[in-house]
Amino acid sequence: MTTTHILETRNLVVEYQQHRAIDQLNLAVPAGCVYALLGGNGAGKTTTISTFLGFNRPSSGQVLIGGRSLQDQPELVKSELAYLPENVALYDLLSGAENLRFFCALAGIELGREQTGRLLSDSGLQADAHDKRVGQYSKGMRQKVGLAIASAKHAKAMLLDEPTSGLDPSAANDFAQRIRAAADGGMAVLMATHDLFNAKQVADRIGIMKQGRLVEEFDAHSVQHDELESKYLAHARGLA
Ligand SMILES: Nc1ncnc2c1ncn2[C@@H]1O[C@H](COP(=O)(O)OP(=O)(O)OP(=O)(O)O)[C@@H](O)[C@H]1O
Repeated sequence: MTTTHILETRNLVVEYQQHRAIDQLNLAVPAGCVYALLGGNGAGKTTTISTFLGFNRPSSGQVLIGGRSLQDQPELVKSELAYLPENVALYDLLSGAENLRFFCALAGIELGREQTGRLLSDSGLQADAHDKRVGQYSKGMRQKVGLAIASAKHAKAMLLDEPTSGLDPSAANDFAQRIRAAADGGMAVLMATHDLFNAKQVADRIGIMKQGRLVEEFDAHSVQHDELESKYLAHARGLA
């Protein structure tokens, strides 16, 4: 039986002017999998994510969403993907509930009051915060509204860039559990991160990028944390 990957790149090359940011990248994330993309500054993680989102045009190679070519069907980004950047962009003067309804309406989804509350609660946002202005929210609370938007969209895949940066350990742990639950519900998750602990905690697969290439890939459950750190540092120091 062949697995249909929800997110896939085949021999992907992305260049900024003369600079090759992604170099022959082959990456595949099936449904139900959390894939953590590690790598030092400038390795190409954000470029990978922004190419899935259609912000960069591949110089060569392919980007596939659910087995379909993004180059041929750019509308797949809107219908199939959810994106959570490091800082989720919300309207500070609107409440969490209003933001959720607003962003869903933009995606053509009308939410009732009850459904809005349920989505926010299921994403971990405490009930007494639903109607408070987002300007008063912590970073972790904003992430939860972002998760609720992704969940309401029934996105097949979620792309995350540095999702736990700046979260305290408890909020990061809580967030990791939400991501795990989304994947267990069938989503494919691609997460660029510098947080090795979080990657080990939540991911099924881990890939290490360097200079636009995937230099190592392994099953997250088969490595111990210190082993992961050694592998990461070996690549960072050019010893691997
Ligand atoms: N808009 C751009 N124009 C030109 N070069 C860029 C642009 N964005 C990224 N780059 C270059 O492409 C390479 C990959 O950058 P990218 O931001 O994808 O790396 P990253 O792994 O996400 O790094 P970080 O961990 O620092 O966020 C780097 O050499 C970077 O300088």
